Amino acid sequence: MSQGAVTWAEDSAPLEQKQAEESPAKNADLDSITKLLIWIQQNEGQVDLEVGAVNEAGLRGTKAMRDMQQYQVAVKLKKYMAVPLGEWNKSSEENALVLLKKRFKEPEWDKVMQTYWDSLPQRDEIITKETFPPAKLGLLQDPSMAAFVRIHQDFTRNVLRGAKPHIVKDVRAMLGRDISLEEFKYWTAMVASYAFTFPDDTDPEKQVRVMLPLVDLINHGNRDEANVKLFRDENGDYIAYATRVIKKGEELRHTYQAGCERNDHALFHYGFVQDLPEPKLAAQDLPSGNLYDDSAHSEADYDVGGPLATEEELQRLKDILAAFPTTEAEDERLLTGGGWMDKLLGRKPLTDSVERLFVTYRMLRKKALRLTIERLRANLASSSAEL
Ligand SMILES: C[S@@+](CC[C@H](N)C(=O)[O-])C[C@H]1O[C@@H](n2cnc3c(N)ncnc32)[C@H](O)[C@@H]1O
Repeated sequence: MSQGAVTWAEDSAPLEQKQAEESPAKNADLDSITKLLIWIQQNEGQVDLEVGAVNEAGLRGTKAMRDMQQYQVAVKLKKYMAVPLGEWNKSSEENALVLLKKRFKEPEWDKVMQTYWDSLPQRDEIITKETFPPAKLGLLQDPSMAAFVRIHQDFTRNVLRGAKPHIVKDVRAMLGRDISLEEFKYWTAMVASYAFTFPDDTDPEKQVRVMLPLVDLINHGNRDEANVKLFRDENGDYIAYATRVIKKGEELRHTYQAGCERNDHALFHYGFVQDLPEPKLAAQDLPSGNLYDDSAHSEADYDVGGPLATEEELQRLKDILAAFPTTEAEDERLLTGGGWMDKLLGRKPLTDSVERLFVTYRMLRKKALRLTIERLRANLASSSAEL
């Protein structure tokens, strides 16, 4: 998640000082999110949102507490509340090591931050490329994504066992204790999908990554749906503000990365997929696209007269669709429990969350291909009719 520019003033009061004013006994019975909201306000923050389920599937997110005007602040976080992760262009593994080192070597800070740690998803709740179970990757029907996932997971493992000495020679020596692969994968996944990039405190030319309590509970919205933006004010504090009028109860969303409009990108980097009214192809299904780059073409290229409005492109897309081992309808049946035959045979819909996510991904990928093929066919027919 990449954000705007910042100017800087003096350091704010240290977090530890503020924490001392809190009464642990008073907060003992509250749930982790209520504690988080109180903690942020006790530390000079501002909170004008609520946290809860934002869709039928129970996705956690944030909503406006009241009608909001454009530029109104939804959350303000003092700069000392941010978790520093180091430079933005390092791997998530390196950012995770910065975080873990601070946690282990500064127990007082770690204790103060416990309210934040408690607000994060549990280990089995985070589903990203770092944690995708290798045994289930076949369900994606996407060998190239499966290969990228394996490469990433190998890299994480290799960093931990010291096989990448240019990053760290001895993780144990660096952290002062052992850490299991599962824990390292979890923190790498958290950093990869919950961190933000901002200009540095001292050198605005340099970008750094940080984790931001509460701000990181705001979900992604595509460019046309997003209603919140993030920036740092002149004191270096972090602010999420409304980019338009927002109604009470409306979900707050900001754009993590424009690429998330394509499901292969959103799944790989953030572990979610979207069923959009006008679905976009997976980036890798564009003629020169791949998981990391869809910049050479856009959907507009399929319009009449566009560079991709050709018979060859139509055939290329049809070939991709025909090569999948199951159809879109078959995938849908796996998710819904489907037709009379399935019921007769006692077949139940998939319940495992990773399996459902992977099958949904492949189904939506086929849907986008099907709709693009239909559109392209119609565009080609209308251009030949004009001749
Ligand atoms: C920065 S967190 C946002 C808060 C998160 N929903 C939570 O409750 O902790 C990013 C994660 O939220 C989920 N997420 C964000 N935007 C989403 C969206 N538009 N649809 C589905 N899941 C989304 C994904 O699991 C993603 O990895």
